[in-house]
Amino acid sequence: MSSPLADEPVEPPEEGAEPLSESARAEYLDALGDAWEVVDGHHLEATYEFDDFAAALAFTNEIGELAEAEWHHPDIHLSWGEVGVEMWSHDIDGLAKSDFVMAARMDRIYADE
Ligand SMILES: C[C@H](O)[C@H](O)[C@H]1CNC2=NC(N)=NC(=O)C2=N1
Repeated sequence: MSSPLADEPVEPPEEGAEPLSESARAEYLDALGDAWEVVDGHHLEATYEFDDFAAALAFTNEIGELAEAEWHHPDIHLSWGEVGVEMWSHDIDGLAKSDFVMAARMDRIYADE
């Protein structure tokens, strides 16, 4: 069951927008899967587990295609059986709703593996 956030559009923050407040971050985090946490109030982090390197690489490629399609890019750490993801908005050096939408989209891709 993926988060309804995955159905929202990925929209860049308004010009000059501030990062989300703690309460807004908590509200969106609540709507995400358990894989994610907010680190230092600055970015989202998750680690996805796989049977081997090939499966981790395939997932990495899928979320890379999502990032290119939405023009909103995570940091991705690929290792044997594991993909670490960090997600934040570079333009505001913090979290925006679009980061939580991307996280929900990545959860949906993982759930469909
Ligand atoms: C230069 C490029 O347009 C910018 O980096 C775009 C593309 N990808 C992005 N990805 C993320 N995570 N945040 C951004 O602000 C962002 N902006």
